[in-house]
Formats: sequence, C-alpha cells, structure tokens
Amino acid sequence: MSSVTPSLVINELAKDLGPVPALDNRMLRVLESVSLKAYPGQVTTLLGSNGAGKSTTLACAQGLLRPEGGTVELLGQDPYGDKPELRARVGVMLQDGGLPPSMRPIPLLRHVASLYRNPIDIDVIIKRLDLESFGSRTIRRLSGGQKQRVALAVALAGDPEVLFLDEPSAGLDPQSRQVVFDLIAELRDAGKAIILTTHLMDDAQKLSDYVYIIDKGCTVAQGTVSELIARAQEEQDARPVSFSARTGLALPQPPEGLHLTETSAGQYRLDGVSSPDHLQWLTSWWVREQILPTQLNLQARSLEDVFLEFAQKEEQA
Ligand SMILES: Nc1ncnc2c1ncn2[C@@H]1O[C@H](COP(=O)(O)OP(=O)(O)OP(=O)(O)O)[C@@H](O)[C@H]1O
Repeated sequence: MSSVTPSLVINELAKDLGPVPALDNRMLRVLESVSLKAYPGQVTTLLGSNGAGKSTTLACAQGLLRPEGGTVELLGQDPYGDKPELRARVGVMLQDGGLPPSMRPIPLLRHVASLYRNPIDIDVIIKRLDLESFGSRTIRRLSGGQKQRVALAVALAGDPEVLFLDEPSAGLDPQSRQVVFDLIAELRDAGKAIILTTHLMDDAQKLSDYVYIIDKGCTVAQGTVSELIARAQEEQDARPVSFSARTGLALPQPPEGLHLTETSAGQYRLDGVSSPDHLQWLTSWWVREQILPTQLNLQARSLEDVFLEFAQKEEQA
C-alpha cells in the first residue's frame, strides 16, 4: 500500500465551530486531532457515534471548512479555496442531500453531468439506481431514501476520482441499500478512493477496506475490520461459552478462574474462558461423561463490540 499515493491525507486536524450560545457564544472545538489517509481502490470509513466529528472532518477534507489546526491534502493539494479543477475530480454526497427541491431528478442529473468534461453515462446510473421509478416527481416530494439515491447519482455524475459519501445508507430500504453497497464496491474496484462516514457498524463491516474510529473529535483507533476485531480480541476479558445439553448434569469443579453453572434447564454456561486450555477442559469433561451438546456458542466479536470498547476506553482516559 505504501507505494501507492494516497488520495487524501489528513494530519492532526483541529476545527472549532460556533459560536455556541450555551458556551457564552464561545466557539466549540469539535475536532481535536483527526488523522487519516485514504487510498485509491479502497473504501475508507470514518466510524463514530452521533456528534463524533465525522461530517466536520469530511467538510474540512473537501475544503468547505478551513481548519484551525493540522493539514489536509486532497489529490496532492490544499482543498480550501476556489479550485474548480480539483472540485471536478471529487464527488460529494452530503447527509442532507443539498439538492435543489424544485427540480426533477433526471433533468438535474443531466444538467450536473453537462457541467463536467468527462461525465459518466447518465443513463446507466439512472437505470442502476432506478431513478425513473420516481422521475416525474420534484425532489421536495421524494422520500428520504429516494433523495439519497439521487444524491449519489449526482455525486457520481462527473466520474470523480475521489468520492465522499456522508452516511450513504441513511434512509434506504434493504433493497436500495444493497444496490448502493454493490455500486460502492464496483466503484472501489474501478480504482476510486471512497471515503464514507457511518455510525452503523454493520455498514462499516460490509463496506470498508480500512476503518478509522472517530470519537469526540479524535481518531482513537484504525485498521482493517479484521485487524480491529483481532486487536480487541487480544485485549479482551474472558468470554463465556454457553451450551445446551440434557438437564441436571453433575457439574465438575473447573480450574481456577472458570465458573460452570446450569443457568436454566439444559442451558449451561462456562464463564472466564480465555485460553484454548479452558475449552480443552470443557471438552474432556464431555468425553468423560459422554455428553454431546446440542448447541454450542462462543460468540465472535463484532465491529460493534470493538467500537464500543474503543469509545469507552477514550471516555475513561
Ligand atoms: N455549526 C455548528 N456550531 C456548533 N457546533 C456544531 C456545529 N455543527 C456541528 N456542531 C457540533 O460538532 C460536533 C460534531 O458534529 P459532526 O456533524 O461532525 O458529527 P458527526 O460525527 O458527523 O455526527 P452524525 O453521525 O450525527 O452526523 C457535534 O457535537 C455537533 O453538535
């Protein structure tokens, strides 16, 4: 990866917003220190809870806000200021759409495409995102999910090298969500640098090549989805193993640190499992007593667990 030039480099970004009446009209520091890199041919995700600073980071990355501290380099340039050549290489899908309410989607799309030197084939994207099914309505009359689809089509109109997607799946029904996810994967495979924000772990897990966890205006963790999960697993406290078997088993005394109970009829739980030896102890007991569990559960950790853990750690620090 290091031989590929990143499309976006953000270093220790700091940003104040306001003035905030509740703070005597002082400015609020919403970004303390956000650093990230996004590469072509990858989906880079900013994952964080509401208010973490994801949209503000995207606004600084696009040059819409000037940071108080740190640096932003978008396609090798400082994005702030009047840079039409740079803007033409970047597609943006904002959270609130930012679409003209009185226009119809398809004329809008054709108009936007006409502003670019090398637009994409608009008819392909209209079909792909099924924009014709609500093409006769003005944007103000569209549902949230329909607006999202139009906003994505508009972001793609200029065939951008870099694509910023703020909460791309917000408001989408499962079918549209899948269409949008497939499209994002295709654009990634076509070499676009895609930078998206989400507070949904499921989206991050499905879409991302690389994830930055943002909390209270800081980057608190980064890695591929599996790296983040593995790191949290290394640090994890012991997890329970639960299993189902016939009720009333005589429970052996487990090794120190483990605790075996029948939680309800036929439902057992071994707490404190943190090494393969503990599993071996459990299975030896089953072999000895000829117990064959009907169900066994050692739950894998999801990105959600990892995310919550990093956010909690940040809170305790
Ligand atoms: N104009 C503003 N003035 C003062 N504070 C603001 C302003 N805009 C945003 N904020 C605050 O900045 C913080 C970061 O907001 P931001 O929209 O970047 O978060 P986010 O991670 O994108 O959240 P969400 O997932 O809810 O979209 C929040 O606490 C928000 O209330």
